[in-house]
Amino acid sequence: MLELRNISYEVSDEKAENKEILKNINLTIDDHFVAITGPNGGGKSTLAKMIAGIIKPTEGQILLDGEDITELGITERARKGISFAFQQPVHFKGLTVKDLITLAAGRTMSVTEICDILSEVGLCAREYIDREINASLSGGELKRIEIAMIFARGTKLSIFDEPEAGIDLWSFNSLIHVFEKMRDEINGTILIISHQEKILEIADKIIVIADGQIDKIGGKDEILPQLLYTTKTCQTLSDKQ
Ligand SMILES: Nc1ncnc2c1ncn2[C@@H]1O[C@H](COP(=O)(O)OP(=O)(O)OP(=O)(O)O)[C@@H](O)[C@H]1O
Repeated sequence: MLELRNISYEVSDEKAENKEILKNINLTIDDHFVAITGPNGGGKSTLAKMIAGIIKPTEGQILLDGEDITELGITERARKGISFAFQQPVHFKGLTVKDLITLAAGRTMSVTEICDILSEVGLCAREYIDREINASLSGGELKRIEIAMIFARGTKLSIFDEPEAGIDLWSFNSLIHVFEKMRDEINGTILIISHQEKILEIADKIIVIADGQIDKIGGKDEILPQLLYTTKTCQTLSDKQ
């Protein structure tokens, strides 16, 4: 269980004026599949980076299963079971898909195990296992490999920041099935930042962040209709102008 207590994050902008990006956030994340959504610039990615340990709060505490992890860096948090999916997996010359998944798992894995994981994310294992991670892989393939890494890691908390970004509609539709599978097969919590209705639809809990604060929080049956209503009303208003 992850707890955020009175979390605030302030930065100095280019005019050296203080800007509060997150404002006194109190949040408990204990559901299995949680989606964070909200308007652009609301503070979602900042919050995800803070949970992963990439940035530290200006005020407040972060607790994982009751332990204060506020001062821990990204590596220590990863050891405690928090994984963060970057937009693109790391590239090192010569590093293959097989190497990357083995590294993520942190143990020796048989070819069959690696193939099973690649199949889970919809990649034909034989074609990919020995491929080098480089620019010859498409955005959708890289994203699936990144998700396969998180599968292999099987951590307490897996964070994805807009996994749909840069993916075509076709690949996106099949990615949804990967996330559904992940929801069914991973034991820990999956935290996804997304603007996509299809991802929100499979969430147990939806958190709406706007202007650095929690605007709404609840089950999808309660929150999704409110979000769709707001979007439709805004669209109708702008159509009339
Ligand atoms: N280091 C920083 N210095 C100044 N401003 C920052 C910094 N980091 C984030 N911001 C600002 O904080 C706000 C929140 O950014 P964040 O990336 O968290 O939003 P978001 O909700 O993820 O947006 P999007 O939906 O567009 O991805 C934005 O206005 C952003 O420009």
